[in-house]
Amino acid sequence: MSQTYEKVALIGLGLIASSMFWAMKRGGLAGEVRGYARSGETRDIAREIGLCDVVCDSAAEAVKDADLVVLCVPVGAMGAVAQEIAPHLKAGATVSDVGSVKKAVIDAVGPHLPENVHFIPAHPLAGTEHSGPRAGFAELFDNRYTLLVPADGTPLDAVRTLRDLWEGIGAKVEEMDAEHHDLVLGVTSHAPHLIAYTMVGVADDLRRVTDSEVIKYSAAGFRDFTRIAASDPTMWRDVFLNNKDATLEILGRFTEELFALQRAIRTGDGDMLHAYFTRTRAIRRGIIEAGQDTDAPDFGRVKK
Ligand SMILES: NC(=O)c1ccc[n+]([C@@H]2O[C@H](COP(=O)([O-])OP(=O)(O)OC[C@H]3O[C@@H](n4cnc5c(N)ncnc54)[C@H](O)[C@@H]3O)[C@@H](O)[C@H]2O)c1
Ligand SMILES: O=C(O)C(=O)C[C@]1(C(=O)O)C=C[C@@H](O)C=C1
Repeated sequence: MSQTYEKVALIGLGLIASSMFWAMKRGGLAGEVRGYARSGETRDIAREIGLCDVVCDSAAEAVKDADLVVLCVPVGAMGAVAQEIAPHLKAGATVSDVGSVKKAVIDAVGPHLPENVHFIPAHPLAGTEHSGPRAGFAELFDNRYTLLVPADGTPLDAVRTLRDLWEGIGAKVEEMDAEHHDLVLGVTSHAPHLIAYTMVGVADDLRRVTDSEVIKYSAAGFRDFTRIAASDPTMWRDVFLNNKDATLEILGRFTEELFALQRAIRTGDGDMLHAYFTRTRAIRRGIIEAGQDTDAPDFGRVKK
């Protein structure tokens, strides 16, 4: 692997930025990485654990001279951060982001950026329920997809270099348009998170009735829900507020299916339940056969 950018700036030093930093260092992919976080406490932790070559006290200082700037803040903060850094960007730089939603981020960030930079949105499909500067680890993106969402007319060499960086970080890279991205991720990530939040909320509501047994005897299925439901509330609030159309569409369909299953249980329609579960089992088996099972070991571990 070789260096892709001379100078990189990471804005927002949480799980994703810190994982990118450790992975860039592992692969020797960037000359110097500067980081900026809004809170002084996060910057102090970053300095303490050696997260970034230079930790800056302003976003302007971090991005000036950077060949690549990556916005690693919650989706709802992207526009304001773009506005803040815009006057300080180097001509010819690439600006990217790692937000879980793409269309709203493009609409929020794009208008602030000068014409002499290239904006190439991105989304690594990897994460954990942990957040903050200590949560990252170099292996997070290994063998996971990162989706790039370049606008028509973005210079191919700028897209190529960003693709090289993500491949060097360990990811498999594909391109997708923003609307399609938001629908696909609505199904595979956003709605499942909402369902997990709901299920854990329901269990919590029942806590008094079940005398905390849901926690004591939590079986694997419920434990997976609690892991997902422990994810960062700010991040997920922003995801739902910024991917409204797709998530509402999917939740509408989900509710219809749920009602159908509810009815089958009530009326004792075992054939319907069996047929349904046979279909869903085949989907899981298809994922495994395609080598896309994403159960990676140690994803929940916290660094240091
Ligand atoms: N966690 C995941 O599983 C995951 C996966 C892929 C993409 N993402 C996306 O990556 C982005 C970052 O997520 P994360 O998990 O690293 O979050 P995180 O909470 O670990 O880190 C976010 C960082 O941004 C900082 N921040 C918040 N508002 C800011 C602002 N206005 N200016 C500067 N810094 C600010 C926070 O202090 C924090 O350090 C989000 O947009 C999220 O949607 C997350
Ligand atoms: O593994 C997890 O903890 C995640 O939820 C990661 C996950 C996902 O849904 O797969 C969450 C949000 C992202 O934007 C990308 C990845």
